Order: sequence, then structure tokens, then C-alpha cells
Amino acid sequence: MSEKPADYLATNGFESKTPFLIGVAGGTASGKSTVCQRIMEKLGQQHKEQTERRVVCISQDSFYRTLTPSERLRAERGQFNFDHPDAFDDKKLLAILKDILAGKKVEVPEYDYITNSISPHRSHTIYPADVVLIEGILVFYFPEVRELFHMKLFVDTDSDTRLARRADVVLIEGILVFYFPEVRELFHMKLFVDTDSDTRLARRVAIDLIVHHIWDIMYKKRPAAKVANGTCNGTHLEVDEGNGRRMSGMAIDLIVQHISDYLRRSPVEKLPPLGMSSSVPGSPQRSGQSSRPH
Ligand SMILES: Nc1ncnc2c1ncn2[C@@H]1O[C@H](COP(=O)(O)OP(=O)(O)O)[C@@H](O)[C@H]1O
Ligand SMILES: Nc1ccn([C@@H]2O[C@H](COP(=O)(O)O)[C@@H](O)[C@H]2O)c(=O)n1
Repeated sequence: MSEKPADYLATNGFESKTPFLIGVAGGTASGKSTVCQRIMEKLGQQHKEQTERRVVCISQDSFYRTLTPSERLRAERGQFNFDHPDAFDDKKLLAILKDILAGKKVEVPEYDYITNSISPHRSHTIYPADVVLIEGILVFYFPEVRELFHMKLFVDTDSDTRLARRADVVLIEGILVFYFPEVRELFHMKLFVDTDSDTRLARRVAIDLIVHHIWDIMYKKRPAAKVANGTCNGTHLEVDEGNGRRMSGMAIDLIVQHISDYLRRSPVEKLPPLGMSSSVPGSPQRSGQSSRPH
């Protein structure tokens, strides 16, 4: 991890590389950013300087669009739907992802949740990296964006758990007004992301790996590997991180292993489909090709 490949240095670290793009979707408060954070930590990237990072993470929240004055008024009354694709600037997201894939340094907008607008003066610089994680509730909704991902992950957490998590951080009155009619209804109607029927979702957008809330993982074209005692193939799946936080350790480890394999290889060499990595003990094999058509 600490040594950069020779061709990385030969190209001054950045130009002419195509980073490996990983999408991480899931409902609000499903644990997307936590999963990404854990991946970054396990790869030793968290405390590196921005310019030194080989793995970076971007949130789709940065691509909410600035509301019009009338939309802003509706938002203030809790009547604007931030869980609808129209709430996002998908063109901007697509353009930035294409620039990232072209190996360019990009400026990711800074979104202000108070004014519901993109800050005109502030942005985050994302330097070219080998692996880029993009997490958000609708990262797989827009077809042109979806097609760009080399790997698609879905963090699956039931809506009641997610509601409880959001209730922790948002005013209870606000969340009842806001969450129930919009977020919960949309999830239950299975319009955009489908947490209650992950098999169908996996088939529809070709998800590579579903990180289940607590113990199990599921592969595309493979039934959920539910295990009553939290173990599977001798590998401990469940990680209790304290404060009642538990997540699928094996799923995270599998992703981390896959990324590590990628970082060790030449940037031009293609990865095998997720789950085919030789160094993960007991990792289930997946039939079919990688979801990306190349
Ligand atoms: N596996 C977990 N178990 C318990 N709490 C969790 C877990 N994953 C995330 N959380 C908590 O849930 C809240 C939402 O998590 P977060 O990662 O921000 O979700 P998202 O990015 O999907 O909105 C946070 O307070 C986080 O600490
Ligand atoms: N101004 C806004 C914009 C978005 N939201 C909510 O944030 C959720 C998405 O963020 P996650 O970190 O949970 O993925 C989404 O469900 C929106 O409802 C908001 O409250 N205000």
C-alpha cells in the first residue's frame, strides 16, 4: 500500500490513469458513509494528505442542486422532496465523474444544507486517485452515471433502523413531517432504491455486492447467504464496533481486499469480478462477468 507502482510515478502520479470507480448506494442513514469511511481506514487512507491519497470518497450530496426561491420555501415547510432524482444536478455529477475517469483534478461542489444551495465560493478539490468511491442514495438511478461504475455496492439496512438513526440527528418534529411522507414512502414504493427487495434491485442495476446491515452478504445471482450465528465459511461476518454499531466485517474485508489487489496491480490491468479474489478465504464465487462491459 505504501509503495506506488512504477508507472504511477512515471506518469507523475496522475495523468493517463483510469481510476477504479466504485458506487455505494443505499437508503438514507443505511451506513453508506460509514462503510466508505471504514474502507478508507482499512486501506490506511484516512489520515493521508489529500494529494497523497490513492483512494478517495465523494458524496452524492455534493450534487444536490440549488433550489429556486419557491422550492426553498417549500423546503422550509418540509414539503420539498430531497429523495427524488430531480433534487440532484445529475449533469454536474456525470461531468465530474467523466473528468475523474479522465484522470483530472476536479472541484466537487460544497452543498449548504441550511440554504439548500451550492456554495458559490467553496468547493473540495479531489486529486486524481487510483480508486474513487461515490456514495449516495441515488448513485445508480441515472443510467449514464450508473454505466460509469466499475463496481456497484449496496448498503442494505431496513427502513425502521434507518428512521431510528435519522431520528438521532434530526429534530424529531422535522423528521416525522419529513421522513414519513417522503423518504419512507418512496422506499416502500420501491421507486428509486429498493431496500426491501434487494434481489430484484441487484438484478435491475447489476449490483456487485450488497453489504447487509448486520451479518450477511449477498452476491448477484446468488441467494442471500443468511447465517443464524453470524459466521459463514469460518469467517466472522459481524463486527461490533462499540456503541451498538455492527456491520458486515466480511463484506467490508472483501471490498478492501479487492481494492488492495487493484492497488497492487498495474493500473491498466483489469480486476476479476468481485468475489474471485484469490486472497480472501472462503469468498463465494460469482457467476457471470463484472457488471461493467469491458
Ligand atoms: N452498522 C451500523 N450500526 C449502527 N449504527 C450505524 C451503522 N452504520 C452507520 N451507523 C450510524 O448510522 C448513522 C448514519 O450512518 P451514515 O454512514 O452517515 O449513513 P448514510 O451515509 O447512509 O446516510 C450514523 O450515526 C452512523 O454512525
Ligand atoms: N437539503 C437536504 C438535502 C438532503 N436531505 C436528506 O439527506 C438524505 C441523503 O443523505 P444521506 O447522507 O442520508 O445519504 C436524503 O434522504 C435527504 O432526505 C436533507 O434532509 N436536506
